[in-house]
Amino acid sequence: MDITFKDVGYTYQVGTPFESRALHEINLTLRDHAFTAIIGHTGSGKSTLVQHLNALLKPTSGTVTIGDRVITPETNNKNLKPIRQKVGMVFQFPESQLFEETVAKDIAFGPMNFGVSEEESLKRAKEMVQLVGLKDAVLERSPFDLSGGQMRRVAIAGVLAMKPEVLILDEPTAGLDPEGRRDIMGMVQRLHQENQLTVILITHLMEDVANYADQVVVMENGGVVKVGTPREVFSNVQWLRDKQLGVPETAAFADQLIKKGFQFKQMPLTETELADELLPQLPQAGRNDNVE
Ligand SMILES: Nc1ncnc2c1ncn2[C@@H]1O[C@H](COP(=O)(O)OP(=O)(O)OP(=O)(O)O)[C@@H](O)[C@H]1O
Repeated sequence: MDITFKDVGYTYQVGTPFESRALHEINLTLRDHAFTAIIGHTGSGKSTLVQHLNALLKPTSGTVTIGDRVITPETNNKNLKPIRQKVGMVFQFPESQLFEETVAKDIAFGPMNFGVSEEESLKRAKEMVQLVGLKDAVLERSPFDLSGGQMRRVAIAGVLAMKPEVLILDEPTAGLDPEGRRDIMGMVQRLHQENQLTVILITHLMEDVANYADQVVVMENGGVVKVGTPREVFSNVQWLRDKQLGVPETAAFADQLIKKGFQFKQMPLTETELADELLPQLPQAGRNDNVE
């Protein structure tokens, strides 16, 4: 299902001395089945934006259309449960919200809260543990005896157990080591490719954007300043530097080569793309012609 923002604004604590405008004039469509990355500096409005995707926040102006539901400032808070089920949200450090005595009960909690039977919820817990790459044996363990990376997977499994169509992840690899980061992102990619989940990822890791996303939304001061494919967004390295947004390593290297006279048909985003375009431009090195 598509999610569309039309002229959306959001102001916290309207009418109080603490009023603060977090979003303005957002016009944006997050496409069904896409993998969208949202990037931008701290305080640019990323978390506020994604909380509109499952109506945790309602716009203070404009409309957000989630599938066939239109959310306006006047929308009643009742009957939002179906949206919360369809759009799953993994907050930052989701493991801090684990609380049950076993992993199975923790994962089953969400679906049971949404009216799914205990038996079916526990069955889902078993499926979801496998889906996030953990062994069945963890089901009866306390979530608090697991490693940080495992706890995070359990927390994500708890959201997946609601069988959402859209999965929102706010910095899902924060605080993990490189291997843990790769594991989690590999899992997210599988959920997107094999389980057809629409994924919306908030991240400051440009390598992850380059490797996994097919749409990038760049936010600044509560507005959307650019939307495009990773290649479109990362092709303008100078713009990224001016905005202090970080540049994927491969694009940064290619940019140096372009300044030295090398030419690329398109901005390489992976090492393979870089090698494929670079090697024919080198006189001898890298050619395997002389290798027996
Ligand atoms: N509960 C709140 N009350 C008042 N202002 C808030 C609240 N939450 C966020 N803000 C303000 O709204 C703006 C956008 O914040 P938001 O958390 O959406 O940004 P962000 O891009 O997600 O930042 P980060 O990368 O640090 O998570 C900021 O100016 C922030 O101070």
